[in-house]
Amino acid sequence: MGQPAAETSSFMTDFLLKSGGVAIIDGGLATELERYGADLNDPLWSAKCLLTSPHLIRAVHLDYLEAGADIIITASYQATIQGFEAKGFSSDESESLLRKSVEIAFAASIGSYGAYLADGSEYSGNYGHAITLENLKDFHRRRVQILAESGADLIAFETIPNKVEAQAYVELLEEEDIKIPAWLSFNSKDGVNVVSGDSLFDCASIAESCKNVVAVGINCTPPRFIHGLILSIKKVTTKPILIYPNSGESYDGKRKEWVQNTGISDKDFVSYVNKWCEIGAALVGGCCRTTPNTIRAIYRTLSSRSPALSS
Ligand code: MET
Ligand SMILES: [Zn+2]
Repeated sequence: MGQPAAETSSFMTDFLLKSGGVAIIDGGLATELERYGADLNDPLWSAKCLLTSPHLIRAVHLDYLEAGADIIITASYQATIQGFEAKGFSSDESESLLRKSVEIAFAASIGSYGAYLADGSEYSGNYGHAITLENLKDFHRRRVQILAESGADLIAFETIPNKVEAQAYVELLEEEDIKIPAWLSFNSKDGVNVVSGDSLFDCASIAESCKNVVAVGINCTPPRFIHGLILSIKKVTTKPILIYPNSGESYDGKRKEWVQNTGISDKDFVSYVNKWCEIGAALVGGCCRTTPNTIRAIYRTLSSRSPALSS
């Protein structure tokens, strides 16, 4: 028994109305935890803080709320049962760590299989021929079930690099009869396709076909590509479009570091925001290397656009 279709489909529309037309998503979580001094050089990345420093996760979530975010995404991006078990946790312990991410925040993050591999393959989407649709569904199944029943408001499937993983997610939502809404968010490195080279048109169509999906969009992608990507997504979806780009800095996957000074300032980032909303973005925030200052700046620019936001 799923949630009645009408209820799921009005979830995002009602939320957007309450948010004054455009909702604000938080900024980078993992990269902000690093600014707080956390060492995330670990296959669990931000999820390592669920073990070592949940107070830091709480502090970053609070900073984003204070900066004006309406949606806070959990530290479960790279939290997988498989990843926790590889560290020696039992399956019960791993499941409670996943639930803990939602006790701290409310849009439950699911990073891709490539994020679990922790080798940068969420930015290539190249999983090799050995990984099939069924493998991906099995990989994600238990995590999706747990997060869906954890009390989260929404599942945020983030940084999806290819079509097969998008397909795996929508099939899982249906097969597992997931009762909370979800969004699907892809990443691109050329402003045309998703990072694997699969067509954004095909990927967004998969999201469009699923009634549980309440928004579709792009994250962790340089701001300069966003305009064109919104226009492409608009051609295939009637669902609200979400956008939370990274700072535009490039990431050196081999050295596992962001290359300094390759991005844009918060001021430049924000100068794009009104334009993105004019052409159809309904949820806007930031991803890696954006900070509470970025979100505060987005909040200010949107409040001057829509008085309802500042009340
Ligand atoms: N929500 C995640 C974060 O900000 C997304 C990471 S994209 C690589 O840490
Ligand atoms: Zn990111």
